[in-house]
Amino acid sequence: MSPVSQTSKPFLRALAGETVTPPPFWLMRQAGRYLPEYRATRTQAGSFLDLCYTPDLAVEVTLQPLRRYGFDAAILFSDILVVPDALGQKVAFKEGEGPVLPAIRSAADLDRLDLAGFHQHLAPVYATVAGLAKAIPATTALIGFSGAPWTVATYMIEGSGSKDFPNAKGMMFSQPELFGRLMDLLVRATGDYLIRQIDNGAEAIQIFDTWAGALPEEEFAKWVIAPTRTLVERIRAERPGIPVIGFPRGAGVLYKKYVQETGVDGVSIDSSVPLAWAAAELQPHCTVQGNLDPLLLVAGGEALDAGIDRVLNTLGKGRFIFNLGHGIVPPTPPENVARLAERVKNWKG
Ligand SMILES: Cc1c2[nH]c(c1CCC(=O)O)Cc1[nH]c(c(CCC(=O)O)c1C)Cc1[nH]c(c(CCC(=O)O)c1C)Cc1[nH]c(c(C)c1CCC(=O)O)C2
Repeated sequence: MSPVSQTSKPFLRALAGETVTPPPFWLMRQAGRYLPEYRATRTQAGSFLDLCYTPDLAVEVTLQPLRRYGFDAAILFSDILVVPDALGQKVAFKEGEGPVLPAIRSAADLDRLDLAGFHQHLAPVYATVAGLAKAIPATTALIGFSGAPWTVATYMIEGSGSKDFPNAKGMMFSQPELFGRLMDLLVRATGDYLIRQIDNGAEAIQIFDTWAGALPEEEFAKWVIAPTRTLVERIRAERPGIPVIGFPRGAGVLYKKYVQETGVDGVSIDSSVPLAWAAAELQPHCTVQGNLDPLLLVAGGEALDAGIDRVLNTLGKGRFIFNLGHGIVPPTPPENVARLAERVKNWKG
C-alpha cells in the first residue's frame, strides 16, 4: 500500500482515487466575510493584505470555519495576488472595489519585476502554512494554493479586476513575445512558491484559473493547459506524492482536454458543468470536486437540499470531493453552511 492510501485523511484518499462515502468536503472561500469572527479578526488586522501577511491571524481565520463545520480540508488563508506583490508590483485591496495594481503594459514595466526578494516577501505566508500544519485536526488535510499564471497575469496587466480583459488579451494577441515573457516569469515564480508551501506542510495544491473560460481553444491550450502542465510536472518531479487540483473555471467542454493534458489529480468544476457529463467524461480520468452553485447556499431551505442531493447522487458514487462551483459569497447565512455540512456528512451513498 502506498503511504497515500494508508492516510486517515479522507480528502487525500479521494485525491488518490478512492471513492469515499460520505465524500470529503470543504468550500472555496470557507474563511471569509460571511463569518462574524472573520470580520472581527479582519478589523484587528487592518487591511486584507495585513491579514494575509500576519501568520497568527491568518492561521486563526483559516481555523475559524473548521471549528464550526468540521471540513475535511483547510485552505491556507492568503490570496493569489501575493505573487505579483512579492515580485514588486505593489497590490492594494480597495474596500468595495477589489484589487488595484500598477498595470504592466510594456517591457520596461515587466523589467521592474524581480524574483530576488520573492521568498523573503512571502515568508509570512510560509509561516502561516507551517503554523497550520501544526494546528489543524489530525484528519484534516492542508491545501496550499496559487493562482494559475493566466489568471494572475490578467490582474497584473489590467491593473484591477476585469470583465473581458481587453489589455491582457490585447498583449497576448499583439505582443506575444512580451506576454510570453510575463507568463514564463509567473510559471517560474508560482512553481517556486508552491514548492515552498509544500516544504512548510501543504499536503495538496489547488491552482485557481478563475478566468480560464475567457480564452478561445488555441489560447486555452497555450496559456491555460501548458503552464499548468509545467507546474504539475514540476511538483510531481520535485515533491512526488503531493496531489494537484486544477480549477479552470468556465472551461466548458475543454475541461476534458485540460484534465487529460495537464495530468492533474483532481479537477474543480464550476456550477455550469452538467453533472452527468462530469461523471462520464471527467471522473474516469481524475477526482472531481464541486460544484454546488454558491447562490444556493445563500438561498438555503429546500432549494439548497435539492441542489446538494443532485450533486451527491450524480458524483458521489465515484472519486469525488464535495465543494461549490466558486467561492462562498459574503451574504451567505452561516446557518446554511451548517445545514450543508450536516447533509453531506449524513449522505449514505
Ligand atoms: C481571483 C482570485 C482572487 N483571490 C483568489 C482568487 C481565485 C479564486 C476565485 O476566483 O475566487 C483566491 C483566494 N482568495 C482568498 C482565498 C483564501 C482561502 C479560502 O478560504 O478559500 C483564496 C483561495 C481570500 C480572499 N480574497 C479576498 C477576500 C475578501 C477580502 C476582505 O476580507 O475584504 C478573501 C477572504 C479579496 C479578493 N481576492 C481577489 C479578488 C478579486 C478579491 C476581491 C473580491 C472580493 O472581495 O471577494 C483575487
